[in-house]
Amino acid sequence: MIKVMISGFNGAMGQNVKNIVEGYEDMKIVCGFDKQSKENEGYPIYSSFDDIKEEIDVVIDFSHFSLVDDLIDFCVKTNTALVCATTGLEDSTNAHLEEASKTIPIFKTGNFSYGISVVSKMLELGAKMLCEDFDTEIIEKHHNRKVDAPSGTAYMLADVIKENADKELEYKFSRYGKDVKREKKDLTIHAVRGGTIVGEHEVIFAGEDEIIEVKHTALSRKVFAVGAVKAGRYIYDKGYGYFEMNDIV
Ligand SMILES: NC(=O)C1=CN([C@@H]2O[C@H](COP(=O)(O)OP(=O)(O)OC[C@H]3O[C@@H](n4cnc5c(N)ncnc54)[C@H](OP(=O)(O)O)[C@@H]3O)[C@@H](O)[C@H]2O)C=CC1
Ligand SMILES: O=C(O)C1=N[C@H](C(=O)O)C[C@H](O)C1
Repeated sequence: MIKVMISGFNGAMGQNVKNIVEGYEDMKIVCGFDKQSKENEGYPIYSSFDDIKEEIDVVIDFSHFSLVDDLIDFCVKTNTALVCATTGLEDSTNAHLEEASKTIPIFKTGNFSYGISVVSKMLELGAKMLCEDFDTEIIEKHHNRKVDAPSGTAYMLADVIKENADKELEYKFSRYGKDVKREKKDLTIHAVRGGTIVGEHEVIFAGEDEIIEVKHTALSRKVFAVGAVKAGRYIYDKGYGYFEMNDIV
């Protein structure tokens, strides 16, 4: 039985992960971690790592960037695998994850949906064949509760495009002003926030007299929760290492 702790248990994604884990016979939730430490639906919820008594095989984290460094320290100390889904991480936290992966299994991605993995592959080709002559822009849309912008996914897709393009690209963020004409090297990311939008990512390659658009829309959070739980099952007994979507898709 794979013993799971859900970090960010009370949040929108934490609750989706709970529903998915509860549907599997070979996994069980042993506890949760959140700002509110009250018991939730029969599970003990902790707000201090020192209080955790349960034995845990894997932590699935959908919380807040400010928590992740402490969570990594907890996982290293207790030799526990970590699936990190939280976005908006500082560079230093990303480096911390890489360092930790020398002793524990770490799985990290900005988007756990199958569809975004496929979009990433499509963009490798798109970037190679289009970026030299076409202007590339990314539009991401999310709900009004989201704290970080641009989204982790938008950065991830931008990185794929930048790595595969035949010319140097430079990230820009939206556009405002009287003298802000687009430059050929711009890879511009726009963030829209509103209502209950689950998550949309659209990449536009705009050329002379033709446009290519690649778009992914998440219609529910289940797609992320399923991917994160799959990642947890994949890494919980791996010993150590850094894993990402290419390892399970
Ligand atoms: N990689 C992926 O596929 C996906 C990643 N995400 C990412 O997951 C994260 C969570 O998203 P979502 O569930 O929508 O957010 P929510 O705000 O709904 O949930 C986050 C939960 O974490 C809690 N929390 C915040 N700060 C702390 C802290 N310091 N210590 C303990 N608990 C804390 C929040 O408590 P409180 O509400 O009291 O602040 C809340 O219960 C985001 O970074 C988001 O971008 C989301 C979807 C997919
Ligand atoms: O905060 C969210 O909701 C989401 N965050 C991730 C991101 O920042 O890319 C993934 C998904 O789009 C939903």
